[in-house]
Amino acid sequence: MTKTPEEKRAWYIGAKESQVADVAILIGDPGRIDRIALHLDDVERIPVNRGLQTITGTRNGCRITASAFGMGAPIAVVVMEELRALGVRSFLRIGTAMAASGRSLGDFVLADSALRREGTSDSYAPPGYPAVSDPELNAIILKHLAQQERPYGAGMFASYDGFYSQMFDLPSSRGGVRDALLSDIEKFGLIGADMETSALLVAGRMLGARTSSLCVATVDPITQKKLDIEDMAAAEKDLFEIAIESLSSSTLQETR
Ligand SMILES: O=P(O)(O)O[C@H]1O[C@H](CO)[C@@H](O)[C@H]1O
Ligand SMILES: O=c1cc[nH]c(=O)[nH]1
Repeated sequence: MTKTPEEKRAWYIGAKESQVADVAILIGDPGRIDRIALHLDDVERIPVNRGLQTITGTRNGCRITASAFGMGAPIAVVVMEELRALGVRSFLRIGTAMAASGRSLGDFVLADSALRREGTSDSYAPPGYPAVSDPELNAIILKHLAQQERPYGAGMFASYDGFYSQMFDLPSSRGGVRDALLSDIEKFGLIGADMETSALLVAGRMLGARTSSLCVATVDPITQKKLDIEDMAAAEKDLFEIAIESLSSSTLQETR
């Protein structure tokens, strides 16, 4: 008797092609998966592997996948690669970022581009290759941002590998580790800084997928003041809604 071949599962995220949508939300913190699941209907959960968790649910009949990668560019693009190989065509990273250039804690910051200060994007494209968001995806996100009340801005991000060595000083010693970040903010008018956006924009484009990144401003890079937990919880709910509403847009779903 011949066996029916089993549908292939992605190596690390463990999902099969039939278990993912055309559009995916890429999340850092795995704790956000259970919380975004509350904003979706008919949620299917793929078992957690290496801390990586993927779910697929629906909003108004449109399927949407959400995957958590943890922290940092190398693992973020592993998750993107596997989802892309399973057929995902549009990616939106959502999460938190340092934000400058007139943005306040709790604001939304949308990347239109990003300075490549991480190393992962070098494995996809040479240094002169730009990290830019998909303009059509950003136009959809901007339309939804304009219809809600939270302040927002769009502009250039920068992404760094070293959280404590490049972005966030420990309170005591090691003065000066953030000099490059502070100089980048001043010189290039950065709107946001995180650890993954530039790598995802480059990898996404090289893989033929629409990609963008929308974050909540949670840390002031100059004072290192942080958004408090209650305000973050409210901002996170708004972020989930913008992401889900944007990715269920007919323009993106029509790419099927
Ligand atoms: O809130 P998330 O999406 O995890 O993003 C940010 O938080 C982590 C560091 O604080 C990094 O992953 C950074 O990019
Ligand atoms: O300080 C911060 C806050 C969010 N994301 C980062 O990468 N750094």
